[in-house]
Amino acid sequence: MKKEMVGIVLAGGQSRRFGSPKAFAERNGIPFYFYSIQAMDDLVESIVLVTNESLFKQFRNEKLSVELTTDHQDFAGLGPLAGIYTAMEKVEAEWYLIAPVDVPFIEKRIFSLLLPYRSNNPDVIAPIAGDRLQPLLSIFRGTMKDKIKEQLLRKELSIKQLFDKCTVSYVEMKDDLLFTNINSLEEYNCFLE
Ligand SMILES: Nc1nc2c(ncn2[C@@H]2O[C@H](COP(=O)(O)OP(=O)(O)OP(=O)(O)O)[C@@H](O)[C@H]2O)c(=O)[nH]1
Repeated sequence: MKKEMVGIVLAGGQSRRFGSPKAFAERNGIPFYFYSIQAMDDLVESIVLVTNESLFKQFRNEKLSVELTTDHQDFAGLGPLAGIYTAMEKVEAEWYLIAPVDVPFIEKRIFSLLLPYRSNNPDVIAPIAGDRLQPLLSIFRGTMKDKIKEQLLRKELSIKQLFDKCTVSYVEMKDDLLFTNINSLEEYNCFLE
């Protein structure tokens, strides 16, 4: 049965810049990926965490109450759009709350501020924080699935390219610290040590 709201945690990246799986890096003793789950947990009916083959076991050992899966075999490793498509294929929903695993200051209020924009009837609701678009911490309508698949089949992996083809409600957010994205150890040391 189609759900109203489902969460997607994107956890299938390679963490090349970080040097080890950044999903499991910690802030205050809690792994990064868990902050993303927590930020959406109260707002959705279920959560799909999409990872890759090499991290799957490690996530399974965490015994999470989320649906754990790996990227759709046709698109494995093709980036965040592959993860979003995979989750949309797994669980049908009207809306998807999406978060990456490398934003350890993420809070529920980001999604709470985005959700009301559903009334504008957009395909996507995406925040702009500190003048930067945050396309991976956003809300997608389920009808985006076919457009994402078309792009993946053409190996067009850019989210911004996808946004050019749909209606996006852009939402300016003041507190850009919440969106702090940790890609490297230098960034980790700067924001978390
Ligand atoms: N499911 C899935 N998630 C992905 C994929 N690529 C990136 N992600 C996730 O998307 C978010 C942003 O990823 P990036 O930081 O751009 O890429 P990364 O591969 O994790 O890191 P780098 O190797 O340093 O570029 C993170 O939460 C990643 O786990 C993918 O192919 N599949």
